[in-house]
Amino acid sequence: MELLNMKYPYPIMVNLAGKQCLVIGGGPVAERKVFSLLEAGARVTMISMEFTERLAELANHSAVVLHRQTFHPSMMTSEEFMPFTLVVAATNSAEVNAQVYEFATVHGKLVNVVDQPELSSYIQPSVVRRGKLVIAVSTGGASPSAARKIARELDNNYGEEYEIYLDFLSEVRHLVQSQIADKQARQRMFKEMLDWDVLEKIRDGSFDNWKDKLYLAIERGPWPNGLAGQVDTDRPSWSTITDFGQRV
Ligand SMILES: C[C@@]1(CC(=O)O)c2cc3[nH]c(cc4nc(cc5[nH]c(cc(n2)[C@H]1CCC(=O)O)[C@@](C)(CC(=O)O)[C@@H]5CCC(=O)O)C(CC(=O)O)=C4CCC(=O)O)c(CCC(=O)O)c3CC(=O)O
Ligand SMILES: NC(=O)C1=CN([C@@H]2O[C@H](COP(=O)(O)OP(=O)(O)OC[C@H]3O[C@@H](n4cnc5c(N)ncnc54)[C@H](O)[C@@H]3O)[C@@H](O)[C@H]2O)C=CC1
Repeated sequence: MELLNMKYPYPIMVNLAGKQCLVIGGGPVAERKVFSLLEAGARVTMISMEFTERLAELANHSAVVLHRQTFHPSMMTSEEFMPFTLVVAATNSAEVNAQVYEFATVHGKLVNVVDQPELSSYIQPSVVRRGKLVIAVSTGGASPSAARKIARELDNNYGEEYEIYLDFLSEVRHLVQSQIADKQARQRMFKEMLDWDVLEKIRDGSFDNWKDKLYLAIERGPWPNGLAGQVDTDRPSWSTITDFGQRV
C-alpha cells in the first residue's frame, strides 16, 4: 500500500502552555528556539557553558532557568528528566547534540536537533502569526532560507486585520453554535460567512458597527432548526444566509 511508504512530517500545533521544556546550548540558535518556546507559554530550562546576553537577561527576569554547565547524560537522572515535554539540542557540537538526542529519545521525549534534521523528532517551521491564525512553512530541512522566504511572502499577503478577523470568526462561531440547533445549517453558515466582506470592513473602519448589527440579527433569528437537510420555508432561505452578513 502506497501509504505505508510515506514518511512526510506530521504537522500539528502543539499546546505547550505551562509545559516544561529543556534546551541544551546557549548560542544564537538556542536563543531563537527559546523565544519561540516562550511565545508558546512554555517554561524553559537551559543547560550550557555560555549564554547570549539576551538569554542572561531573560534569566534575570525569571523567564528562563539557566544551568551553567557542560551537558552530560549522567547529570540528569530520569526522575529529573520526567517533567520535560520536549528537548532542543542546540549546541555547536554534533556529538553532544547526538547524545542529547539519544538520551531524550530513550526517555520518550520529543527532540529537535538543530544541526541534524534526520535525528529530529520535530523540526521547526518558519512562522507567521496573526493572533489565532498561525501560518507555518517547512521545507523539512531542505532549505531553511527558502522556508523563511516563503513565510515572508505570506507575511506580506496576510495583514494585521487577520487577527481581528479570526477573533471575529471564533466569536461568531460560538454565537451560531448556541443559536442554530441544526448541524447542517450551522456548518453551511460557517462556510458561507467566509464570503462576507469582513476583511474589507475591518480595513475601512465599518467593522465594529456592522458586527454589532450582525450579532443582534443572529440572536434575533429565526434560524432553520429542522432535521438535517429540512429547512422550514418561512425561515431564512439558504441564499439569504449567503448574503445575510452583507444585508444587516
Ligand atoms: C532542520 C532545521 C532544524 C530546526 O531548527 O528545527 C534547521 C536546520 C538548519 N538551519 C541552518 C541554517 C539556517 N537556519 C536559518 C533560519 C531558520 N531555520 C529554521 C528551521 C530549521 N533549520 C529546521 C528546518 C526548517 C525547514 O526547512 O522546514 C527556521 C525556519 C525556524 C527557527 O529556527 O526558528 C529559521 C527561520 C526563522 C524565520 O522565519 O525567521 C537560517 C537563516 C537565518 O538565520 O536568517 C540559516 C542560515 C542560512 C541557511 O543555511 O539556509 C543550518 C546550518 C546549515 C549550514 O550551515 O550548513 C541547519 C542544519 C542543517 O541544515 O543541517
Ligand atoms: N536550526 C537552525 O536554525 C540553525 C542551526 N545551526 C546549527 O546550530 C548550531 C548552534 O548554533 P549557534 O547557536 O550559532 O552556536 P554557538 O557556537 O554560538 O553556540 C553554541 C552553544 O552551545 C554551548 N555548548 C557547546 N557544547 C556544549 C556542551 N557540551 N554542553 C552544554 N553546552 C554546550 C556553548 O556554550 C554555546 O552556548 C550550529 O553549530 C549549527 O550547526 C545554525 C544556524 C541555524
